Amino acid sequence: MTKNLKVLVSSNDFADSGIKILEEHFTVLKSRYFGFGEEGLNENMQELMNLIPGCSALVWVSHHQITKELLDKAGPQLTLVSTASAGYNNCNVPELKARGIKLSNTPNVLSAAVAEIAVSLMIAAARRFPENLDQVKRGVWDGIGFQNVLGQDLRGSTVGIVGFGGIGQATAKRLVGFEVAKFLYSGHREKPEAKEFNAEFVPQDTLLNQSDFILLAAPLTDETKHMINKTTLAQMKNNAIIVNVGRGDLVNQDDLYEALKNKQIYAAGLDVSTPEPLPKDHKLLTLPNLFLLPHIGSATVRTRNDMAELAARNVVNALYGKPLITPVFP
Ligand SMILES: O=C(O)C(=O)CO
Repeated sequence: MTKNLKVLVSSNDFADSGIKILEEHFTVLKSRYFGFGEEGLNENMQELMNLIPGCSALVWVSHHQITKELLDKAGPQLTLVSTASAGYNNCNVPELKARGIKLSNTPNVLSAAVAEIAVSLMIAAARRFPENLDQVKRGVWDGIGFQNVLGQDLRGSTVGIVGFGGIGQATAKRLVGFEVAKFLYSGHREKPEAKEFNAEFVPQDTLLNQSDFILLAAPLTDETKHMINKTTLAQMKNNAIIVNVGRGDLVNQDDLYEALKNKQIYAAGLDVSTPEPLPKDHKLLTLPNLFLLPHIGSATVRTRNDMAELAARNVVNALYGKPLITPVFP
């Protein structure tokens, strides 16, 4: 019915499977892909400003902020922002709400892929991958020594999960096979799913001072911003390993740098940072006990296809007046 309705996809590196669903119903406009450097994002925003007038839905495939100016340019027919991500901290929720624009995201379909990265980061940080890789590059294999470059075990450890939602639970499920001794979790409320893992609901302070591994899988909100800071780092054990698969701003990076440098905590494994990309001369990258990945949590072929299809189906539903499949707010 609706080829006359226009849908804007914020970057043309969106998966074809999602585009195909959209093109069956609507006229699809795509911004070119300009990369994720600051310059690229500015160019992307310029192009989006030109393309968005008259569009009924915006598929957000980008990590930058949806601005008030972009929404102003769109016009009053903009019904939905469908973000192809679980996190929606960059979607300008107050402006969308004020304008009565719906928001959907893509939770659940990415939990397994992000959990795999969470486990990878735990192992990479605990088994000192940066130092060991450096040895390989230098041709100096001290790790062969019986007592050299020893790491820490997941086996027998206490894992504290901040944010026991889909990603937190998918990670716990995978960690069971690593013979973790105990799971703790914190958050707003107890979760019935925790029973499966004998996971104990505890205040955040308890989680921080008892855990060997601390997994951050919480959304970024005003409440969680910089929840890892000088004060909370001081509550952690000296052998604590922080893993962040949420958003860079959950962590105060200056405070993390100090804690890692002074060996107040053992190591960190991060899939996210502030900013992204982290400049290659950033002080965090000088630390041997920090392992950073370039925000690849959900970056598998299958998961990105699933995310694209779900994001597209949310658009179809919204523009046909049906309930959103995964609404943030309807
Ligand atoms: O879905 C999200 O929020 C992500 O960060 C994907 O990697």
